[in-house]
Amino acid sequence: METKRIAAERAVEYVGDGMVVGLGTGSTAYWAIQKLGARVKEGLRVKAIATSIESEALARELGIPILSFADLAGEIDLTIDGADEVDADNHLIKGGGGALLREKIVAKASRELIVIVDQSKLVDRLGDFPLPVEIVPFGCEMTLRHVSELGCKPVLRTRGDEPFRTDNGNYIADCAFGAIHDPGLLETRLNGIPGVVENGLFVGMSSKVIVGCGNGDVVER
Ligand SMILES: O=C[C@H](O)[C@H](O)[C@H](O)COP(=O)(O)O
Repeated sequence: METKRIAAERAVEYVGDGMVVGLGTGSTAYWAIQKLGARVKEGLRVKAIATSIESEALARELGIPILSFADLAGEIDLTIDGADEVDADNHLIKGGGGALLREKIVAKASRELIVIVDQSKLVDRLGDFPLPVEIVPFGCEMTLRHVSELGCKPVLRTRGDEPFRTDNGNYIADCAFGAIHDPGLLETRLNGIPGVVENGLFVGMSSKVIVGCGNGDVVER
């Protein structure tokens, strides 16, 4: 927890007065939202766009003003978000919490994406973490078959006895591809399948990765 927290708090130092900030989702982004809330209480003026219902609720609780895309003129200045894996080129797997679609929309709308992780998320090559793929419920059996033809055995994520539903009402297929040699190509191929809404590969989107280490150091790259 402490390693996630120190990475998150370093990232919030990059937030300046008057910025529009994208708020990530997950246990690391949680600490960034907490820190941002504390800075808002001290007088920092920001507006935020959240990547999940959960993060938006937390931000509102902490008094962070929330903006909708309809009110956004131009770009989000900076988004701070976690990741499930980060490779040597700062490409990412995201979506362990199922928020990947909104996270990618927000990241794409941002001038900068700062990714916050602990050391356990760093890998040489993406793919040990099963890749989350958001799919629409209609025809999902067929969509899963087409996804499997790209070289994995997709597993439909469940919550209790029911399929897990994203904030957008869709399903998540967790796809263990093993080592992913060309993340950009896989990202494009997956998104070319009808029924796939988005996948958790974030290729070339991170501006900076901040890593919280066990000894209390924070590394930026
Ligand atoms: O859908 C969830 C997000 O992509 C998270 O940012 C990612 O799963 C990392 O989460 P955590 O910081 O809890 O490890």
